[in-house]
Amino acid sequence: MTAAAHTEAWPDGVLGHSAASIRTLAIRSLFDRLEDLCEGAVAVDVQARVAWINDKYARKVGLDDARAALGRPIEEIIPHSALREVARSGKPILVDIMPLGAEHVVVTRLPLRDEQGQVVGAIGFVLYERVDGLKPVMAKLQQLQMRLQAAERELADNRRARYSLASFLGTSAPANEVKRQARRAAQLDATVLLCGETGTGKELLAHAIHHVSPRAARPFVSVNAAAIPESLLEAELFGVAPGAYTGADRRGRDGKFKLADGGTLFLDEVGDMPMALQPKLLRVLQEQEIEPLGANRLLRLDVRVIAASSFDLGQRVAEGRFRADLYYRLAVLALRLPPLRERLDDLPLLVEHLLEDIGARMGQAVDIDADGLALLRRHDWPGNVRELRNTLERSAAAERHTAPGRCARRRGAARAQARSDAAAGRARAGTCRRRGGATACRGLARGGTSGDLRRTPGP
Ligand SMILES: Nc1ncnc2c1ncn2[C@@H]1O[C@H](COP(=O)(O)OP(=O)(O)OP(=O)(O)O)[C@@H](O)[C@H]1O
Repeated sequence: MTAAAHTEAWPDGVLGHSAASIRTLAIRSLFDRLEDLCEGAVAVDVQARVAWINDKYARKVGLDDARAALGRPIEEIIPHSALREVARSGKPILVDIMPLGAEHVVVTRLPLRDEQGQVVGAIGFVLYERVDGLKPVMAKLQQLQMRLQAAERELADNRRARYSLASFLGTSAPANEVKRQARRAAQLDATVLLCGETGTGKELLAHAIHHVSPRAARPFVSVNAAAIPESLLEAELFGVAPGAYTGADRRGRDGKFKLADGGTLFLDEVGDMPMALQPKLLRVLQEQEIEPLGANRLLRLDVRVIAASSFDLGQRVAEGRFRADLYYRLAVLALRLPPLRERLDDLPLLVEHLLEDIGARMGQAVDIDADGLALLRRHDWPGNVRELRNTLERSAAAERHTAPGRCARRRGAARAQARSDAAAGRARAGTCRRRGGATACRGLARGGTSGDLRRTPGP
């Protein structure tokens, strides 16, 4: 029953007071009692400026004179106060635990309304400051908060671009052209389509474009349309509204588009997007709106999409497996990544960099000589840079296990061998390097002929 209903149901004169005056007295005495009993009280106006603070609270926050707080934003006096939120929303926060200096206090916060019911401010009381009795609860809370912060940090790290344009190795004309186009695409904020064979660096370049774009500080979120079962992809992309499902998803879940809000969504293998979902994707690209599963309202977003395909998407359109309107919408800026066989001039640089990385992981330096490189040049690399990496990695690992020192040997040891060879009058300093080449070639022959490297997941 509302206060107004109370006053109507209670005729004047009962107990010698009018209903309205009883209510006024009740409010005053409740306020006086509460103010007296509690550990502090503060009120703010609708703009969250301190309108009143009692002496107890002023002392607690380090003020000798309560008047010094008046008119100041509440957060300047009580940094973790949520009174601004209560004055804005008009919704009370009946019980909360708030950090105050080095301790935590239990507080209650209520909106203040005028005669017409308009929110004119908010009032907060420190109900309980000796939270000793709450120690187990506080310890648990702190532990959960720390775990939450760590998980949030990890999530934010995962949603940061892992590569920059400098990570895209290559100085050949085709590689330079790709980097030039990527730099341009980064500044335009339009949808980008990256086309290229598997392992040519589409994902790496998507990270790099995000990294140099104005969205760099916002999330980078990846989703691979080919890796997620068709029945789950819609929820994964667009999210699920609370109550749409029972069980674990009861409370709803954000989709990848929502997680990428303000940033970039990398949609890998977009050619595998089921036909039924393609109109929904088109709508996001055109309207920047999503409709989570089971929700009957649209959610506005600001997401830049970078899509990638290792198939010829135009061919898929011709076969009726991909919508033409979606294809044209995605291909606003289309970048073709050249296969490795079209930029073999980059091979020495790539090999050097990859061997450095492989050596660092194995804890020993790995080398290759000119003969080895020449052999690598003769392969046509259907799996591109990923295949090159896998080949070098396998060769180095195989040599380490079967004949340590033949190829993937410690540089220091190699040098020592070379020195002792020189001392013995034999010019064998190049042996290891030649053997290195031969090993890489053996690995290459295995990978190249078996053809399984393409299926080997990338590092
Ligand atoms: N130009 C490059 N410079 C350095 N590393 C590269 C380059 N291109 C590709 N790589 C490396 O090759 C591997 C495969 O690259 P990436 O996953 O970006 O290829 P992709 O085209 O997206 O492949 P897929 O189509 O199979 O998903 C990664 O380890 C990546 O770091």
